[in-house]
Amino acid sequence: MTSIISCSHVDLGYDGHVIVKDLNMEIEQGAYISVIGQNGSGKSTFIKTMLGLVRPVSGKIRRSLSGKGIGYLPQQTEMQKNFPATALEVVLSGFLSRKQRRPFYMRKEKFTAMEQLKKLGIPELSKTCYRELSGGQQQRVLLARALCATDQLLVLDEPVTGLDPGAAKELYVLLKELNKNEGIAILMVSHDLSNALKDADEILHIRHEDYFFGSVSDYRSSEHFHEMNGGAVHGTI
Ligand SMILES: Nc1ncnc2c1ncn2[C@@H]1O[C@H](COP(=O)(O)OP(=O)(O)OP(=O)(O)O)[C@@H](O)[C@H]1O
Repeated sequence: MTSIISCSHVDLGYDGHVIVKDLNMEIEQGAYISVIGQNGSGKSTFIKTMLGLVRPVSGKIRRSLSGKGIGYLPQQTEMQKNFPATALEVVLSGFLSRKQRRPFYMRKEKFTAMEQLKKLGIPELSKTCYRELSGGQQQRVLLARALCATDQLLVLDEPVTGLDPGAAKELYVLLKELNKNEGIAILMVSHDLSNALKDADEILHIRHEDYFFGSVSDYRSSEHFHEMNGGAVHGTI
């Protein structure tokens, strides 16, 4: 398996202050990794460091992305939910970094944006104003946007927050399909342990003092899992 991102003896944190120590892990092509841990343990810090938005305190991160970059679905803010643009315009904004100073989108970009909306089952919403969409539809639009930026790795930070159970399930099914059918690697922060165990191939569990990284079956027999499963957050699985 070819690795897309590898971390070797990485300390994660801010301004010399270490939050996660000596992290060694790989994101391989086609992987599905769920990142779990208590509030404040460092999940978002890990994600931002993988994206290159935060510098590691020490250690080596190697990225081998071919062609396109990483598609990122951040936690949505209230302001973003009220964004006054059509769904298609929001998807097209996934090309902004490559568009640079060009004042228009190219025909190919518009075609690709529509293709992504079709792939996610919502082409008929392309002209609908983003803020009029349901939470689940908005997440699909943001997923289509992220897919414009990558065909290799999708990074998601708690994508089902605020969605009703039905919409959350649909989003999980979509992600699993993208992973299985298109070979897109998924790296997802999740508070949903039962979904993480069901859909992911590997688990990264971050704690203040240490971490677990490995297969779902190894995770099930780890003390990290027993701590999480016995804890009050998720109940018994
Ligand atoms: N920009 C920053 N500068 C300094 N410290 C930060 C910064 N962002 C987060 N932290 C601290 O880093 C620690 C880990 O935060 P992080 O947001 O990564 O946790 P998390 O596991 O994603 O939490 P949650 O589940 O609540 O989203 C926390 O103690 C937080 O206060």
